Amino acid sequence: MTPAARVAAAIEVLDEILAGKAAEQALTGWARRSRFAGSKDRAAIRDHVFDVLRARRSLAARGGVETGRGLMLGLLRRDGPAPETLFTGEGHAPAPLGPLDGAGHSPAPGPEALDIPDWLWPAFSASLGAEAEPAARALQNRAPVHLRVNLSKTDLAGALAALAEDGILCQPHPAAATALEVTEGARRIRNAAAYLDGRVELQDAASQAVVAALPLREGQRVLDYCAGGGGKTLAMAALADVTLFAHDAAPRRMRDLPARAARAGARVTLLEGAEVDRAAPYDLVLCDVPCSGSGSWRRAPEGKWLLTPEGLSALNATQDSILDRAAGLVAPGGTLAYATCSQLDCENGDRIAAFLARHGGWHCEERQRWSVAEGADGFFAAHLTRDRLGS
Ligand SMILES: C[S@@+](CC[C@H](N)C(=O)[O-])C[C@H]1O[C@@H](n2cnc3c(N)ncnc32)[C@H](O)[C@@H]1O
Repeated sequence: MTPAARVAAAIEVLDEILAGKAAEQALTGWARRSRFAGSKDRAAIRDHVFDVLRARRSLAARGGVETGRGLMLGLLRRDGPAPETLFTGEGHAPAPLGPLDGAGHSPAPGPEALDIPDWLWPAFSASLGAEAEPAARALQNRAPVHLRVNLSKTDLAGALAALAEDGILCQPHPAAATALEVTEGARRIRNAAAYLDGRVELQDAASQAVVAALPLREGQRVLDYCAGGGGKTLAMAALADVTLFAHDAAPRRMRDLPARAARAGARVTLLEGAEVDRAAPYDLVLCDVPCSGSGSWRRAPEGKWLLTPEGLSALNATQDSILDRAAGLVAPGGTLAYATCSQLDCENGDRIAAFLARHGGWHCEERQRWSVAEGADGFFAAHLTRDRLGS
């Protein structure tokens, strides 16, 4: 496909997304009906679509209208090449520019230029203070690709050498001792020997830092209460010799976890429903709760535009109820660790304050925030310790 035909395909996919289809679904549907497209075409179209979704608001301003065509026009006006070189109408290129195409304007400083919804900007800026603008700008750009070195199988030097043999170059990332940032060859990772045999896993560096900060001790019983695909479960398994349990309200989300655990050389027991109570108490319960994802919107940018005030309140209620439920599973003296990939106080410190107001006999040992402006996803973690009986 020519660069212009790829732009035309991205316009088609973006129009479907604007009509309500999920981005992944729209991209998969396009690929199915476009068998002529090769893997490089599909990757280029995907990049266009996600580049647009990260900056949908400011690109609509530049493009003059929020349609697939207007958004791609905005992207080309921002990043080049000049739109008229691709909008030629020749072959499979988009139709030439005409009077129906808006002239567009430079996005207004503030939330429009920073691609944050107006309603959210006050909470976003109050939560992040001076870091709000750099964080919003970071969310407009592609996320770096990070790997976690599985220390139960290799060390940093061994992983770097094995990856280099497969043409993947990396450098250590300061957020965590296990973290590497890929500088070249990211598209080769899933076929690399070190990935296939579990010496490295794909995982954001701040996500690794959240796990590295946990008070994990050998011999503990540890529950990952919102395990999802098990990224943090496996990171815990690699750091300490603990008895690990994984649970998720939607057990199908854990379906790949047994295979991933086998590849990583980790032992994890999956628990469904009441099994989680039967195996209690646990020394450490990690609740990596569902959240707005405002620290990882560059990976999943649709979330930025789909979030509503009502949706955020509903998330807060879910976060509170997960903490209340998980608190009952923690042994006296044990830890309830709360984590989000959110940058918003209402999902972070406010939830911890509300928990402490609802529950006596707990104290908050530690809280930490990682800003998306620091080169990894934005995260928050707090460790709540249950007082020992009689203390
Ligand atoms: C942020 S994701 C977890 C990501 C995962 N820890 C990782 O590192 O890959 C949140 C998970 O919480 C689960 N969840 C939602 N509501 C829940 C609930 N009430 N109890 C337990 N898990 C819940 C979701 O199904 C989702 O998989």
